[in-house]
Amino acid sequence: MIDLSHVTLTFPDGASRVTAIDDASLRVEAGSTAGVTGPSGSGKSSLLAVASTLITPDRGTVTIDGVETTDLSLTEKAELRRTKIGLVFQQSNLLGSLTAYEQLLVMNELTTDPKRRAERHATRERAAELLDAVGLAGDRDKRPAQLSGGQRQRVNIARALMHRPSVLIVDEPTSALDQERGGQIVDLLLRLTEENHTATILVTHDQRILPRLTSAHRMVDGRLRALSASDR
Ligand SMILES: Nc1ncnc2c1ncn2[C@@H]1O[C@H](COP(=O)(O)OP(=O)(O)OP(=O)(O)O)[C@@H](O)[C@H]1O
Repeated sequence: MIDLSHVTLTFPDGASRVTAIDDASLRVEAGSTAGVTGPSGSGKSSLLAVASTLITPDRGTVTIDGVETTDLSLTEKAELRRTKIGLVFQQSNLLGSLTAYEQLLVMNELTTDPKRRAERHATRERAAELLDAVGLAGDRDKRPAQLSGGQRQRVNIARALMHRPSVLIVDEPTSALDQERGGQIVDLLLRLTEENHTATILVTHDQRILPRLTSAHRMVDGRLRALSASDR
């Protein structure tokens, strides 16, 4: 579960400040998906940055699984992100030299934490299971250049779920895809959200996606408003 309550975020803008998020509240339960749409510059990316604890808001709280995060130290926030938050960005940021399977393992292989190194076997099983769940079991040894845009996005999604996050933050997952492949990625995200009990926040410009989500919200000038079923 993630609960953003009365969040306000401003950035310096010359002598004054620009308000990127203006008193926004959003609660997403485990297993459900909240969509956020809105014009360019309305504050959607800022909202995702606050929800993922990468930016601390000026005011308001961000509670993840019952833990209020805005007062945590930088180290505590980094640990929270490592254990609780999965990120999927619009641009695939896969490493060119690694296979799909290796992309999922790399974080765990790099760690010096002995406990996590000891979990290698379980990590490999989890990676295989997730590649199967995203429909890439037969493509696990392919590198990004050998995969289509939709397949690369599937690897991104699988990688974001490796550490069993309770919150999944997804930024424009279908923007680089045609309508059919975009629809398949949305289907996949909805199914994985249910199966993995994540609280998923999805930013999208694609209005067609909104009716399929648990809730939909529109951001305008930093203000977030819930859309009724008839508004979607
Ligand atoms: N690091 C920053 N420094 C200063 N101003 C910023 C910064 N990040 C965002 N802003 C401003 O905050 C406002 C919201 O920007 P944000 O990127 O969150 O919007 P957005 O809805 O995600 O836009 P887009 O759909 O184009 O990605 C804009 O006025 C933007 O110029």
